[in-house]
Amino acid sequence: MSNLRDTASIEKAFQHAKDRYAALGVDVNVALKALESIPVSVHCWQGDDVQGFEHDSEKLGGGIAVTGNYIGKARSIDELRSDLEKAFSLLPGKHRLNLHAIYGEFIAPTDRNEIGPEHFQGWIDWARQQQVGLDFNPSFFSHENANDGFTLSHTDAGIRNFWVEHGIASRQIGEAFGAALETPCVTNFWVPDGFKDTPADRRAPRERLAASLDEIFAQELDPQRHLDAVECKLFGIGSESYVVGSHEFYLGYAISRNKLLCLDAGHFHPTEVISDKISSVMMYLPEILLHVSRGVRWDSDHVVTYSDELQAIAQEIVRGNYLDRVHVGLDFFDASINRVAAWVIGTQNMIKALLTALLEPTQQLKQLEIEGDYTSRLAMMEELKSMPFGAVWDYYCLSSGVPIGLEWLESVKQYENSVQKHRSNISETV
Ligand SMILES: C[C@H](O)[C@H](O)[C@@H](O)C(=O)CO
Ligand SMILES: [Mn+2]
Repeated sequence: MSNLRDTASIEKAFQHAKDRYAALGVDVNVALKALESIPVSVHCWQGDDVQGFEHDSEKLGGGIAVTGNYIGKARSIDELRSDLEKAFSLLPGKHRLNLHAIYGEFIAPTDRNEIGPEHFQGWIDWARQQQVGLDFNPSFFSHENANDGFTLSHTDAGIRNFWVEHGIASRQIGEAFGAALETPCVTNFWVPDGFKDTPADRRAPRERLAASLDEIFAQELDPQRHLDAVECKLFGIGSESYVVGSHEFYLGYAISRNKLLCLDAGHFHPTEVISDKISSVMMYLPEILLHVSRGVRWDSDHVVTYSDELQAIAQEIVRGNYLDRVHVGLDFFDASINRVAAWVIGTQNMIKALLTALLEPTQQLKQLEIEGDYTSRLAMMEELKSMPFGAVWDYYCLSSGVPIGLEWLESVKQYENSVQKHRSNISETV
């Protein structure tokens, strides 16, 4: 691996790639400039298997699951920050960190409805120092008030109110992030509410969920500081028959309340893809959030790979000219491999997919389509698959001062040996 960093040959290959793309009418430098300005919101929860750092933290609930027992899970916020710094140091570009409410710095036991910006001041300071923006999520799971599978749509007004207070507190934290870091924080609302078996009443829980959300969102917040998103889902473990916050529910909610819709790649029928939904929902919504994930047979949240669907998601964002209206976030958690490597692999793939999409002669493809020349459209799309994209990626890494090729893996292995291996925990995930 040591001869990978041969600057002269990387530059030579890049020059050749530039010429090849130029022949198709693509300016590689313009693509790289655009890529630099796209932040990917990296989710903190890959680092510790969605456990968080509450005093009495419960087992992971909400119908999501992490499997694997790889060594070195972060056991404290300091360890999580150290792991994140490692991951960010290996990635080209400036990105964001996405936090869940369970990742606050709670000196004393603090229930979810008692959290405030003060519990996240350390994260704000860290983000400022790292020059990353912050996004946020209330945590409506892994809590005794969520153990029967319902939160904001609960029949019990006391429980509903508890979670409404949590939602309001979360928005205040998100707003504090946006104000302090001068970049709007996207606060994403996902609730696990749903029934394992066929419900007798599908309507009432949805009415209760909408009413609770309306209470949470009653206060207008400055969009320069804060944006609300709502995340739909088809099913979870224990909510196989009915999820209150379905796609139709949240699409309607987001449109009628001017919220961002969050499309998670694992939250639909296995043959349904979010790439095909982007251009539809963008007709009715100013902005959306993506949770780029990879479901294997179910919403398994595998590490994002450079799959056809990942490329299609990136293409849709670029082809639709939505770069300033789509917030790209990641959502996966795998405890069977090194967790820092999981972040790097998944985030690199997202960035690579965006780069490939930016290197496409989109106008030409659209023109061929307008002319009805579908033969040339297909030929061109297939030709693009063997263009020297890797040379552009290597150059981007080189000019961003991050490892080239698999150099990053050596660096993670060293980190595992010198840091993660010495963490005594045996992960409690299955
Ligand atoms: C932990 C995340 O917020 C969670 O995964 C949510 O976004 C989701 O996708 C649930 O399936
Ligand atoms: Mn998600």
